[in-house]
Amino acid sequence: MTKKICILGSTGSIGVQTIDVVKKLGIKVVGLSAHKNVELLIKQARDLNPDILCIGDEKYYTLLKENFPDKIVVTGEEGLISIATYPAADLIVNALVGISGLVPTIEAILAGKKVALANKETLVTGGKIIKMVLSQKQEKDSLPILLPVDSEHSAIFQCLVGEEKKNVKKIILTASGGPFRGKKLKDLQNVNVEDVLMHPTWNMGKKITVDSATLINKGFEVIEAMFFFDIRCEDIDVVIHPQSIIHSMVEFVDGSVKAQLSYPDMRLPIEYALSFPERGKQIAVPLDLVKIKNLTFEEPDFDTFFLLKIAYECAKKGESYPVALNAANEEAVKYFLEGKIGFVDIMKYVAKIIESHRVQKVETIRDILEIDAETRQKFKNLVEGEIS
Ligand SMILES: NC(=O)C1=CN([C@@H]2O[C@H](COP(=O)(O)OP(=O)(O)OC[C@H]3O[C@@H](n4cnc5c(N)ncnc54)[C@H](OP(=O)(O)O)[C@@H]3O)[C@@H](O)[C@H]2O)C=CC1
Ligand SMILES: CC(=O)[C@@H](O)[C@H](O)COP(=O)(O)O
Ligand SMILES: [Mn+2]
Repeated sequence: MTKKICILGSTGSIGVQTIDVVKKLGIKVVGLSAHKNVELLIKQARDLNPDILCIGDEKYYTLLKENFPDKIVVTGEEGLISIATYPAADLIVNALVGISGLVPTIEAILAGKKVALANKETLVTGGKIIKMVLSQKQEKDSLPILLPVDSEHSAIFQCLVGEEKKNVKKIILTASGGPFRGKKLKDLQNVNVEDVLMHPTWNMGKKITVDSATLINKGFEVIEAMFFFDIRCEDIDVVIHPQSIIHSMVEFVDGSVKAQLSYPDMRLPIEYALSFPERGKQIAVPLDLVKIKNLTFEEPDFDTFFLLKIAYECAKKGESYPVALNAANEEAVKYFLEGKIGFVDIMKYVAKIIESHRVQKVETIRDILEIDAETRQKFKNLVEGEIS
């Protein structure tokens, strides 16, 4: 089992649940990072006594250093890399949100760390580069460097233990359907931030909760699965499963289907990643199928939740398309949460950006960051032009 870890994004939903898990497993936390929530970071540092702390926003550096004069305190993007590559850590939990997670993941792998990856935007934007970096670092027949935390990918990873890649026919990603399952576009015109943040089964950070409502989260997860499991998007299906008990499935060439089930509780996939290749303790509540009674399934509504369809198209086209999709979506969610655009506008503007996107080759991290910046600028020009 991993002995010493750093948590990037320790103040977020995954970060806080990771701390709960590591306390129960007796894992030592040597590094923590937050972006703005310095109060919670200070509390966590008092509780866990790590060696190194990072606060993303430089304006909180002095406050943090005053509280911990004897610790290593770092800030900004470089500070985040110091935590991702901190020599005493064997494993890094990447619980950052958005493209901010990409470079720390790459640096951690290059520094020889294992990475428990919750930050799906890493693989959406940088899947091709991560694959290249892993091919240099991953030794044949040794345990995987990159471990999934996203619940669906953890489920698939668990279903694939002991299986040969040639026997996998397809992956079936389950989706809750979000708060607007069964609704049509006309019903969504006036929904507000509160409605959108009312996820039916999971309690998560705001950005991913909005993504679940548009179903682009599932589109991102298709791309994430392509890179995690080296599979084409044509061989990944999405099925709506409103109870979020089956976290995903794998169908094999003989027609057999394996699934992983549990109540929706992210502590289980976090624990699995931190304990792998062992199993952890019983942290999550045991499943009672008799009480649950019904597990149901539906086809996704690709017409209403058209970003899922667009995400599949971007997944197929590859190169700069997923980068642009992510950048446009990050901006759209930000504008929505700031009350500047409506919920349907998220989908409409992201679709417009992708419609006008011209493919560019992605060979380096720099290419990704440039496409990301260009797309965000394009998004701002488009939306500011229309709302002013
Ligand atoms: N929450 C969940 O249940 C699940 C989440 N995921 C994925 O895990 C990742 C984390 O999600 P979640 O925990 O919900 O997100 P949260 O928004 O709750 O937490 C994000 C964390 O990252 C920090 N952060 C935010 N912006 C930056 C930045 N620009 N630079 C550095 N640090 C930053 C935040 O710091 P601060 O608090 O100081 O702002 C916080 O610690 C996402 O990629 C999400 O898609 C996947 C499956 C389930
Ligand atoms: C918990 C988790 O892994 C999320 O990504 C979850 O899947 C979101 O729910 P949706 O299925 O509604 O997107
Ligand atoms: Mn998920």
